[in-house]
Amino acid sequence: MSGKPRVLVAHNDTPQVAVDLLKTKCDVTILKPNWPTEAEVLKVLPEYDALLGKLHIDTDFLNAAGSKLKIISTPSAGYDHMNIQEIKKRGIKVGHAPKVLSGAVAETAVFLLLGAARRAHEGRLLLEQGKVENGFQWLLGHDLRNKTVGIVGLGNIGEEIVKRLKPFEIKKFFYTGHSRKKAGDDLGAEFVNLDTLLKESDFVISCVPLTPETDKMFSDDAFKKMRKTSVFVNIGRGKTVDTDALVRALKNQTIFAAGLDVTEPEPLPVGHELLKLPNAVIIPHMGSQTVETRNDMALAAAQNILNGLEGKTLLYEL
Ligand SMILES: O=C(O)C(=O)CO
Repeated sequence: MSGKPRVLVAHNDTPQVAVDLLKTKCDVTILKPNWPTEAEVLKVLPEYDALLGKLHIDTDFLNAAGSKLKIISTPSAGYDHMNIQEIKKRGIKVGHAPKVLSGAVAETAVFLLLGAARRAHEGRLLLEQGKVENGFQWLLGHDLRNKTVGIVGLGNIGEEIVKRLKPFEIKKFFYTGHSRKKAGDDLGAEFVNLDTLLKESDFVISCVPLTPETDKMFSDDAFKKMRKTSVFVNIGRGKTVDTDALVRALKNQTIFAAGLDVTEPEPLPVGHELLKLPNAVIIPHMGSQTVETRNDMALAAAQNILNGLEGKTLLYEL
C-alpha cells in the first residue's frame, strides 16, 4: 500500500487523460467489465476513497458503499441518475462535469435543427426507396433566416446554441426559465413565459434538465400551442417530453418536425413509433460524444476528485 488515496474508476473506457491525472496523486483501479452493474461496483467500493463513474446511485447503493467513500464524481453534466440529497446527507462530496460539453451539445442541437427543418431523414428514406422526384415544390423545408428561435432553459448549453445560431440570420431569440438572465440580455435574447415562447417560436429548443418541474413538460398541450410549421429540438432529457404526445404531434402534423438527441425510453427500441416517423431526426443521445469533449468531461470529473481529496471545493460541486 502506497498510502495514497484510492480511486475506483467504474468504466474502463474512461479517457486515459483522466486516469493519468488521477494517477499523479492517487492509487487508481479501473473496474472491468466496462459498464459494470451497481452490484459489481459495490463488491469492491468499500475499499475506496473516491468513485469516478456514471452509475445509478440511490439510498441502497449508498447504504452498501461503506464509510470510506468521500467523493463521487460523474463524468456527465446531468446528474438525474444520482440521489444528490442522500449522497450529501452522508457527508460525501459529489461532483459532475458541466460546461465543458456545452459546445459539443450545442453543435448537436444545430445539426438536429437543420436536419429536421430541411427534412433530412425523410429525404434519405425516399432516396432509399427510389422515390426521389423532380419538382419545384418537392420536399420543401424551412429556412432559419428571419425566424424566431425559442430556447427553453438558457443555461450554458442554451447560450452556446444561441451563439452558434446567430450567423444564420435569426430574427429573434426568446428564452424561458425561472428568471431573466444577464447572459440572455448579453446575447440579445428576450425573456418570455413558456406559453409565449411556444406560440411565437418557429424553432423550439429544449435544454432543460430533468426535474419534477420539467418531467413531461412537453405534453399534448405544449405541442398544440406550437405552430404547424414549428420544429422541436430536444438535447436536454428525454423524460421532459411525453413521447406519445410527441408522436401524435408529428403524425398529425401539429408541428412540422423534431430533432431529438434524447428520448424516452432511451435507447428507443427497434420498431418504436418515433423511429417510423419521417419528420423526426433522431440520434441515440450522442450530444457530447466527441473525442475532445469526452476527454474534457473525464478530466473535469477527475479534477473534482483531486480537489475533494485535498479538502478543496470540487471543480464542479453539486
Ligand atoms: O453529460 C450529460 O449529462 C449528457 O447528457 C451528455 O450528452
